[in-house]
Amino acid sequence: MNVIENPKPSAAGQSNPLVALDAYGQSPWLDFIQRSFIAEGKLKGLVDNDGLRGVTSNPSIFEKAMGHGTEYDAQFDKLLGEGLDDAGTIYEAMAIEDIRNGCAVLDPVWVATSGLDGYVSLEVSPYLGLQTEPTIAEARRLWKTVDRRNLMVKVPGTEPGVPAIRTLIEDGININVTLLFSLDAYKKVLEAYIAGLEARAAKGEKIDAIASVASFFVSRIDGKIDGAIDKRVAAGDKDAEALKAVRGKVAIANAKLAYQHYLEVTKSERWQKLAALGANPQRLLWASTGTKDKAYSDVLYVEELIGADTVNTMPPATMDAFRDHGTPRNSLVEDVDGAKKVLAEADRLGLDLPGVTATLVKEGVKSFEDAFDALLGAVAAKRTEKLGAKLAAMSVALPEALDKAVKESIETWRKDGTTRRIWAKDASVWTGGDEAKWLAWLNVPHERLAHVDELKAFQQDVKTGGFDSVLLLGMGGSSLGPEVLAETFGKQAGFPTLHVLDSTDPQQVVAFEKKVDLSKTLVIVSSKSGGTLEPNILKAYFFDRMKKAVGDKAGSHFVAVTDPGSHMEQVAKGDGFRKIFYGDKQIGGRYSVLSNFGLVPAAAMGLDLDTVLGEAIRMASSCASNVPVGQNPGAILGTVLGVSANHGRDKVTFVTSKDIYDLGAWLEQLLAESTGKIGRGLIPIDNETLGAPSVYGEDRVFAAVLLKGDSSQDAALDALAKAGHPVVRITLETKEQVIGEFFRWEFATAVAGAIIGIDAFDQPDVEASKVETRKLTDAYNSSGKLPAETAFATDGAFSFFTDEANQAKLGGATTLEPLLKALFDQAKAGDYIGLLAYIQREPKTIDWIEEARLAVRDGRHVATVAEFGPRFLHSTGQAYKGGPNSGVFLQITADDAADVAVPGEKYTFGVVKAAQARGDFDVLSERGRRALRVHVSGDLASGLDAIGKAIKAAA
Ligand SMILES: O=C(CO)[C@@H](O)[C@H](O)[C@H](O)[C@H](O)COP(=O)(O)O
Ligand SMILES: O=C[C@H](O)COP(=O)(O)O
Repeated sequence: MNVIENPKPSAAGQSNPLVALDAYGQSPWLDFIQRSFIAEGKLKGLVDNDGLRGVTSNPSIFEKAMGHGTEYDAQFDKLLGEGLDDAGTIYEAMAIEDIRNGCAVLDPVWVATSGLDGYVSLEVSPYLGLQTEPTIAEARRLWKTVDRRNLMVKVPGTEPGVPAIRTLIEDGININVTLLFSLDAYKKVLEAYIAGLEARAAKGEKIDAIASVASFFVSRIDGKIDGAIDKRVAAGDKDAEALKAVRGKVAIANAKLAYQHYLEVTKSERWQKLAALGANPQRLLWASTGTKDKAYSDVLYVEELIGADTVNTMPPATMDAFRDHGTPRNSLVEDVDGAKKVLAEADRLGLDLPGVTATLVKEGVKSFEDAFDALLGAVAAKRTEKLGAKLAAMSVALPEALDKAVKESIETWRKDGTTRRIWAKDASVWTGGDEAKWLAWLNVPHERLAHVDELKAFQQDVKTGGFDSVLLLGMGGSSLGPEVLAETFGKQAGFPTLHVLDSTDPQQVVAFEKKVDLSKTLVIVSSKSGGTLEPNILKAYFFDRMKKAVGDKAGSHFVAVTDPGSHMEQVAKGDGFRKIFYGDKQIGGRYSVLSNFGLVPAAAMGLDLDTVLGEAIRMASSCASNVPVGQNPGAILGTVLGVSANHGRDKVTFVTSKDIYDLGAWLEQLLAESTGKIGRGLIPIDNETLGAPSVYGEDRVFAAVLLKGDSSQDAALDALAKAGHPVVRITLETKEQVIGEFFRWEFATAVAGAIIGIDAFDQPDVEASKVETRKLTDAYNSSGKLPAETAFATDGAFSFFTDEANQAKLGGATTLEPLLKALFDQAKAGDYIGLLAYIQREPKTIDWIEEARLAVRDGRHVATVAEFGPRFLHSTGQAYKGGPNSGVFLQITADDAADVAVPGEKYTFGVVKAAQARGDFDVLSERGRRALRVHVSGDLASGLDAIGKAIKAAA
């Protein structure tokens, strides 16, 4: 260490003040990086002509470089082509290329100065939330990835940054400590540097090739202090003159004292020991040295901060100014007492330097986060633009108040980095419960891609296995995704047709059996828990039939998809299933479509698995952690839905193109089961043909997912938007983009759930009706019959059931139409009416229920749901029981024309279905829901006809 009192003789006569700095022991670095600047040789020009010895970058600098213009486009296109697909990854690859190019230009300086200078700095992500361990991991990762000896990794010198710095120095990584404003913080950082070197030396490792700088920010301090001075002076402060006397002096005084600390420490015996081992001192680097106040010299923060073993990183304009008219002198050690007096005076005047520096750290962190948001937002927007038709487009039209609230929510989420917290599996985004255990769906597309070969082998096996049908047995999350695939993509050439059975209705079971030739059928039994009643009894039934069809080869016609360790796994092993695929226990059923629960049927029906996973990954990348919320298509959708719900618009009305109509069935489960609980949530309205704006209340939000070229709904949607209803339109270029929608809507649901304030991953009320059903089937097994029940009225073929409280609300009516009228009369604006039919789901009954629900909607101007049991119990049933108490339900049950035995059980499918309907009704009553059950005896078709007429009349 050698403090220079006078410049080296070589500086005499030096006409370039930048070059002259060397004589004072100061290295000029450039606080700027840009691709063209390097490519056009301008950086090299500075090195050659101005004695430039290093480069610093930060998120704001990269934002200016990459956030605008087209100079990064060529690499952008290349990266997109390679599939490096999310905004954060793209940014990093582009930044690293610049940093490496900068390193190449500066490497000769590194060699010439024996590693003292020649560094290029790259900052760790400002999104690390100032946490020690993630910062260490990120710095190590960047060091390894950039892989240049003259890289400096920038780490904030904040409280959590200090231990990270110590560790990273011990690792042997070059560190630029950034965001230093206060002397105290600087002291801790220098201590961490020394401790890191000592720890490394103690391990016997070399410490002579490690470089570090401590970036002390200057001008921002004057910016704050001067601002406070100006305010007080303007307000006629009694100390006005004294205040004016320290204006523009505090930052430099602060820096001078930091330098004094540096000199003291480097003189110390402790340091000398390290120096003897070849350690380089951690030089002070003056950052934020561009003059902001035009009243001051444009080279103020260069001329006043010149001293031995220091660096000044200058923005280009400051560098140009200093080259032009700077006058170097050994200023840093001048009038140190004067500097102390300035700080003492600032203290006496109450200018609160410690408070100012603390605020500056927070603001500094925040402004780099904001810059990063702007940068990644620009990268994400460009990515969307470049992907064009490869991504489904979304547009949102909102009424004014909602639009404002949505924008506010997006800005709050941006500031809080909440989408990053989702990816970081932070349960406090929701209720702080066990949500973190249910978030593996976020990474499942990438995770499955890594194992796609197993799925491809299975696909080949099915193709050559002599099957013409695949019959999937499952409920809710285990069946609705596969059903969307079957309905949307249909039969694929060379592969069997996929059928999905999710009912205990005996007629429906038999109808499915008739649809297929079992000897040419592969049965997929799909149950995450492996304990769900329906897939278990359906498996028992079809296994029994299969044995009859193919004898002891039955097992080879069965495949299981289930979570590891489940009852179904044991069954599958015991029965010699052809294959067992496993789910992920950290993914709930309704979020499982992109796991094996969707991919196994996709493989079996012959969908191209690379396309399926590619679509999923592209959307997952659009919603990635580094994408700011305002550019994240899932988060935007979720915000619209969540904020709408909180504004009373909780009926999400789906509009889909005919060819992808079944997506609604999957969406229903996702939204209802995820959000409909503790009296809150979204009520999905599927299949309710669009009507004129006048039939809708203020409780709707419309979500259209349409195939490009389908303009059939445009006029109706335009009219709704014009009438002030929120309308979201998603346009798919291809049917395959339905796969991407799975991920978008999962992410949206997680976001909406957070905004609504619920745990988006449990389903407490589905469990409740399973318990009630189990009680009834157990009772049947022990007594041979279901517990008796008494109708409160009968009317021909119809018997009516409800609880006392509900009966009291029916005004004494005892016949069909008056009862329906009394039931419907209970629905107020904002309520919805549900038709819940435990009958065979087939084209005729679907038409029947749709006609009936439209009559109700148009007559009562309320939202309607029309569902088949027991299918909806594993889907929307959660929200009907646990969501807002705004549903009015008509449950329809019927005698079964013929029943079917369940092998190995006393009960039949008919008994199970009856028990499910009763269990469901019991829970609805117990939750205080308005509900009536009508049971049809005898011929179902004529019973439904009569109910349909009565509904129309009562509506
Ligand atoms: O930290 C370093 C150098 O290590 C710099 O890149 C530093 O971030 C910049 O000098 C400052 O952010 C610029 O500050 P300002 O001129 O915007 O106040
Ligand atoms: O949505 C899930 C259904 O309740 C079925 O559950 P499972 O896959 O565990 O059989």
